[in-house]
Amino acid sequence: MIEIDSITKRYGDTTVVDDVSMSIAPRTITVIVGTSGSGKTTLMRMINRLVEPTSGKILIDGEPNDAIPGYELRRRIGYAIQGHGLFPHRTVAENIATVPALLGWEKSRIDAKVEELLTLFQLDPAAFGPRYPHELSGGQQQRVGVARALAAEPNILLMDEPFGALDPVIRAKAQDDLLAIQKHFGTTIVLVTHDMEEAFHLADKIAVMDKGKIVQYAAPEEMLVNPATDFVETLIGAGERPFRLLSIGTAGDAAETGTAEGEPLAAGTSQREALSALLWSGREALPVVGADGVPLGRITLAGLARRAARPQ
Ligand SMILES: Nc1ncnc2c1ncn2[C@@H]1O[C@H](COP(=O)(O)OP(=O)(O)OP(=O)(O)O)[C@@H](O)[C@H]1O
Repeated sequence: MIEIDSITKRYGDTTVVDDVSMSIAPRTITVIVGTSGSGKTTLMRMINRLVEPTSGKILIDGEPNDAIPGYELRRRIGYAIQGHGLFPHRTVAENIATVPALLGWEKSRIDAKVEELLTLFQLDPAAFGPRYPHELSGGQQQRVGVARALAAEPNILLMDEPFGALDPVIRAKAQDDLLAIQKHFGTTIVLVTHDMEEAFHLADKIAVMDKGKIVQYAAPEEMLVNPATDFVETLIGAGERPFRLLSIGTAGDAAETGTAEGEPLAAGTSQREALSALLWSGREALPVVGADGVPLGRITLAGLARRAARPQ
């Protein structure tokens, strides 16, 4: 649980975060969006005290974060940024081992953790562990950056535009990896992005910032149906609303009983992607399969049209 209580940050006469209060539930993904310079990064960095607030306080599981020693904050809160910030002269394994090594973990425990994370991120430990960051693609570096942030088993992960530099295909894969990992570890994630599609796909709750204030903090569906201000409505994009609604749910959630012909869709595919696949295939329905290839039913154009309509 992260409780942000009347937090303010001023630089000289400029207030960049203005009396923000919000409570972030454990094991959820909160996405912070807003205009450039609205204070998103500053707000997030006050959680792990990379930025000291001017006033207000932040509690981590009930404990004020300024009462938690620095090494303990690093263990409990992972941090991943755009461009991954990998150390260029350290191997992938050494990069991932950074915080566990600082914390004085036994070598065998560190090695086991590095191997577990590389495997989880679908990077063969024997092949990738000894490589240097420049020997990896951008998408692979990004995965190592997130693996490094998770190495000390933090229960909170802060992510600042972690997928910003990735092409759309790798980005979609990285987002799905993140959802899987969040489920696996039960991590509480706070993520800053400029990409509204990403926000709707990942978020349990979205916080919209404007000029240092949170103008709305709500579940994605709630924000679509009841945007708090014109600014929020513009940010969501009125013409995108049905598609945003479909971005929230998965094909598995929308699967109906029955069978269909055609290329099966994985259950984790977003309903928006499923709509796209249906339209492109020219079919009324496509099969949906679970992770193990087991048939779960079918997804239909009519079913998705119902789901894309304004909730009553
Ligand atoms: N160390 C600093 N000294 C002075 N001003 C700063 C400092 N750090 C940030 N600011 C200012 O605070 C404001 C908020 O910055 P912040 O990086 O939090 O915004 P943001 O919403 O994350 O922006 P972006 O989306 O462009 O990354 C900006 O106007 C920025 O110039």
